[in-house]
Amino acid sequence: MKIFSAEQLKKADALTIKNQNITSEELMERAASLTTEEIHKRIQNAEIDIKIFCGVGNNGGDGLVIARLLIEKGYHVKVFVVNYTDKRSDDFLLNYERLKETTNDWPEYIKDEGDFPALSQNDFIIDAIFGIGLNRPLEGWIANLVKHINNSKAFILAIDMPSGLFLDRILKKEYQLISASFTISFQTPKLVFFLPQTMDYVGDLQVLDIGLDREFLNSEKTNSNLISKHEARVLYKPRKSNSHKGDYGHALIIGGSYGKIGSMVLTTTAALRTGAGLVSTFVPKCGYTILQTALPEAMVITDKNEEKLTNIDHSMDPSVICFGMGAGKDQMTVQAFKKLLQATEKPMLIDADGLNMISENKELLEFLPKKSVLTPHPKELERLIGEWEDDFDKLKKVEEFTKTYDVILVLKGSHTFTCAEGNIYINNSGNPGMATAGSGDVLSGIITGLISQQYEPLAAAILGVYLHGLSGDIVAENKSYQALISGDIAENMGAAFQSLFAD
Ligand SMILES: NC(=O)C1=CN([C@@H]2O[C@H](COP(=O)(O)OP(=O)(O)OC[C@H]3O[C@@H](n4cnc5c(N)ncnc54)[C@H](OP(=O)(O)O)[C@@H]3O)[C@@H](O)[C@H]2O)[C@H](O)CC1
Ligand SMILES: [K+]
Repeated sequence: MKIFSAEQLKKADALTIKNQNITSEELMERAASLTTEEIHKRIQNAEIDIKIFCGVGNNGGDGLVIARLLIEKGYHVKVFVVNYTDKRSDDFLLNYERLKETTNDWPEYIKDEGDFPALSQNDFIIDAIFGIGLNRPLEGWIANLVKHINNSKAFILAIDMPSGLFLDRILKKEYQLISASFTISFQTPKLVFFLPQTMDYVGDLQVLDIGLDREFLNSEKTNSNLISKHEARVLYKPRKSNSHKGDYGHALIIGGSYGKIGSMVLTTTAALRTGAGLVSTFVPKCGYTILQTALPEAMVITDKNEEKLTNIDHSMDPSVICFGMGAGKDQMTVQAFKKLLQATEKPMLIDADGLNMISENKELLEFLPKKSVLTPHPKELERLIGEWEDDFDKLKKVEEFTKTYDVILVLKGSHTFTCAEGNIYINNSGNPGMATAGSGDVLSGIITGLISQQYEPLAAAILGVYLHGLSGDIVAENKSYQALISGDIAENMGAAFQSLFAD
């Protein structure tokens, strides 16, 4: 799903009104009634106090329509107008009049701290103060009102987005913004909903299709995309019935050191479970028996050294090479890695200690094969690209890096971002149970397994990240977040492939 900027959404809004021959007020009514239906579905006529805070722009207008429709359904609703200016949008004014025709309990005005209503933990609060029109940080009594709402500990539903959140920048900590429990957003999600610094303010997210102009949505270019099942499915390549293992490539997985051979077992299992035709694993000698015992399907090649990689001597022509998991950073291993990079032209996948070796020996960067996939977690990324001011600055630096070295960066996190060629693909599968030892090793194996089957590296990264999360979701459903271990993710790849096409 495309992720649009505020400007693009406003354009979509205007085009919809023109092309569908409707008024802006009708579009607001549509968005707000769909939202009301979602609220009604969830709260089922509950006898709770619903307190709606409405700004005086169109986000506030949405709030007024939701208030009217909820009152018509018999809910207890109290509306507060957050009077941050004397200007009002037309649709706010119109819906203000309509609300007054629906109820005798007229909205209360908030103009300063003295007007703040008492709030209870049991209230259901709807935040319709600011939406995509926010253009400066919240200050003075408005900021204090937001603090007051957050402090209530009530359930907070944000309309379109939490008030105070910007779409294109991140504010310093001292500025206030609504910390929502749930956000219902119109038409497309917003990039900030997925950034580590801002995602916690959004709570659970639902995106409502409010029927904005299809043609515009389809043709308008964006560089951020959310990858859910629909987008992942499109990348999948079915297997031909008339095929043999040679069609699915030969993956070479290199890494491991004394005490860290487990990582090689995980990566190798994942590559096999993802469908690589053949997998050879290159490890220090101490890994030989472990791998041969754990995975009879894999072939094993060993270094001359017992405990670490010192010379990656293989006589294969692999379809893809995956390097780094559990490898350590011994100087001999760095030299072996350098020789490997110099001798390899096909895209590689580099993870873990492979990335750390590059960070500590930046001259290795120039040998990186084009379109290689690098899979850093936040600390590894920082070592690679340097510190960043905030998440937007990080994305800018990531873009520069991917363009300079023509590589694909997979930024692992609760929403993993795959970045290449100026585009960002935000993953929407996975769960907190996957924050566990070895989860990254499995991801490396999955992406390697896909590249081995001739997926383009970028497609392999996007689909691999999605399948990794999907498999983790399937495991968590049966085992809980806590009990999920990385081997489960690899073992459940079969269920993940099946689920990709199950509705
Ligand atoms: N296409 C859609 O998705 C639809 C969106 N709808 C809803 O409309 C809002 C956007 O409404 P808009 O009126 O453009 O903007 P806001 O309601 O967010 O803000 C209103 C004005 O508030 C002023 N402002 C901005 N920041 C501050 C601040 N920090 N303090 C005080 N005032 C502020 C600003 O006006 P100024 O003239 O003062 O600059 C804003 O214009 C969208 O989010 C949806 O909820 C439609 O209902 C349906 C279609
Ligand atoms: K809002």
